[in-house]
Amino acid sequence: MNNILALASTTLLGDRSASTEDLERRIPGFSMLQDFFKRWLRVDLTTLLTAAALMGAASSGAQSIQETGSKVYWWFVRFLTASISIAGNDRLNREVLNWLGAHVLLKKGTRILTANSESIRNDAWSYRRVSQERNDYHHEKRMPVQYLPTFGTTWFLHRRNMFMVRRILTSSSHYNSSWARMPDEYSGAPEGDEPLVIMCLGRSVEPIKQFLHTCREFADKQREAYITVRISKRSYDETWDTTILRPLRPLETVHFDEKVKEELVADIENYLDVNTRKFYNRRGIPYRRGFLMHGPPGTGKTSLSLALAGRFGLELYLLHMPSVRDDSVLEKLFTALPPRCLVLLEDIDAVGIKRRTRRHGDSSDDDSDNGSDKSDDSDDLDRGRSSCTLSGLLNVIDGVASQEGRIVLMTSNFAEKLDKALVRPGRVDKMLYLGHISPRSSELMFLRMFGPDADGAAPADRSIQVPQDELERLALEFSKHIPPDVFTPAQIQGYLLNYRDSPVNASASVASWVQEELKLIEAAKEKERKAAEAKKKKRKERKKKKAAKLAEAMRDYDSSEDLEELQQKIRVEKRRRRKSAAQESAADAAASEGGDESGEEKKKKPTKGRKKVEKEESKAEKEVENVNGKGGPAGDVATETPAEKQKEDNKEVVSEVKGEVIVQVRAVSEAEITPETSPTEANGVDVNGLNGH
Ligand SMILES: Nc1ncnc2c1ncn2[C@@H]1O[C@H](COP(=O)(O)OP(=O)(O)OP(=O)(O)O)[C@@H](O)[C@H]1O
Repeated sequence: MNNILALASTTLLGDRSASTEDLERRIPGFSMLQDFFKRWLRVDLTTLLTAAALMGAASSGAQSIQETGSKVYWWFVRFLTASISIAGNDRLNREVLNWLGAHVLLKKGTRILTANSESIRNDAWSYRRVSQERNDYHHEKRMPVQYLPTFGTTWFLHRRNMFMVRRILTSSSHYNSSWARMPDEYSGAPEGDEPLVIMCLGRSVEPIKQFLHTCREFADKQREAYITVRISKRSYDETWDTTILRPLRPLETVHFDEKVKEELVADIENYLDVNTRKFYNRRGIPYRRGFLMHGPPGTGKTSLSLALAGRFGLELYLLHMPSVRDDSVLEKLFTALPPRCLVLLEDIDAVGIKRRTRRHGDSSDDDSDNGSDKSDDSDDLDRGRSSCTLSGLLNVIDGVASQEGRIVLMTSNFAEKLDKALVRPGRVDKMLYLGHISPRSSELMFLRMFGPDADGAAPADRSIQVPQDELERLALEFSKHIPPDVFTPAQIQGYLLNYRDSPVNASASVASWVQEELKLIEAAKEKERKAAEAKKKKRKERKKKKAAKLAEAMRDYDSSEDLEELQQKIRVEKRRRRKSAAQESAADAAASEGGDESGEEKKKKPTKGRKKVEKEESKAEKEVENVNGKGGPAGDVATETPAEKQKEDNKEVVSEVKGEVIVQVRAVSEAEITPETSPTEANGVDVNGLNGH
């Protein structure tokens, strides 16, 4: 380089021959090369080298200027600015960027930005959208584009202070920035997890703290009109991965008993009070609150939850229980909950509870004569059932590891089917019944539908701008036709929506609509009644067949040896069932059900397994008992012939497990069951009461 620079200076001074000689001396063979270039390429090599030397000198000069500049810059930053850094995954990071987007970039007309719309994952395995805030209110098909600061520094003035916000490049957002020494903002794009450093002129961080406060207030204002609903959509990692913004729903728009509503609001207000938390903590009471909202579909359970989230400014974490894969997923999701939030568990009756009811009721399902045929309902039971177990659910609600400070809202259409362990105080502190609509609520709904908006603005559609007193008269008229406790609020809302642009027509047509609906309800009831009767009949026939089969089997037991054999079989079967039930109850005990019960209490309580054994045992015994016509007319008939009289004496008393139940087993003679006569009639078996329940 030095050679070339010397050459450049000689050339610049105009002494070309001297420079060529000099170069020949420094670079042997230079004159030959120069001749070659001159003859064949018509280029003067000396001039070419001189130009290159000058460019190199300029570039190294620029580099050293840049180095000096950056030293000065860092000296300036270190001694004359204060700074606060914010991690990429902190919510504050996003709030600062949003503030900059709205207040700096737009106003200053910044030329270098980054644009965000909706992230997609485009690998071969999954092509899906990932967590984004979607503005459902506007029902946009496309996410709006948001412009934010890109890498590098954004300068701005805030309250007369000079600020600089640097968005720092991370390895994930770094693509090819070294290529051609391109600045980062031209060769990569932020992915959202870049740290921020906020600097301000001066030696105090106070102005930065104030600036951060401003950013948070701005974010709160933006959120005010919305409720943040978080749900878990991804099946492969159990996180609250999706955020939905729902427009705020005022509590006044959910119609049910006003007194109950007031009490509910007061209850939650009281619970969220700082003093209540202290009270709970000092007394060692777990700081949790649970509510169960139950009632028919379309009565406002979900709407009330959303309204409560908005009323108390809490985020709503929503879990649709039938969609939760298993206990471990449920646990992971609960572990990821923040301490202060609302958790909405929808359709809680889908959690293993139905399965339990059915298992426990196995012995009686077929035999209960209460009009319901549970065995025929098995399809219904299977449909929509969650794979979560009751103990898994109880564990996350109030197990040792469960978070304190949150409010759990549960909804169910079948509260009567819920396990008592779930609805006991501490897990469910209050039960709210949301039922069919009253005339007064339907009047309020009418006024809400056609009245001015909550902010006082008149409806946009001029055709529905009816004077307030006229509207009130129409609403009253409308409500007079709504019979109490017949329709759900959702039905009334659906009807009113059909007349969205005409309150007059809505009021005028309600009478005929109600008549139509009542007819439909009546027809549905009739259909249901017939279906229930058909089921009952089917069940009776099934029982008859079962009884006949048993009687058939009993014909072979006509001697005391056979009876002994039968008893032996019963004993073996009992032992087998007891063993499997013991294993089951051991598994149940491991779960957290009754986590706060003392060990003594647990011992005293009959285990689920033992209960099951007892039920099954008594079922088996009663079947035998009935088939043998214990004390029944068939028994008397059998003693009438002398041949059977002897056999009738083959009465055995079978000791029941732990001596609790004693079953008499009697031999049945062949004469009692003849092919001509129905076996059940011959034995006097009461088919309806086969299992005695
Ligand atoms: N009490 C109510 N007050 C006002 N609107 C209601 C009420 N109940 C239901 N609605 C309206 O009916 C629709 C359905 O309500 P929602 O989903 O809250 O009922 P739900 O009881 O949760 O039903 P499901 O048990 O089927 O989940 C909503 O559009 C809601 O606005």
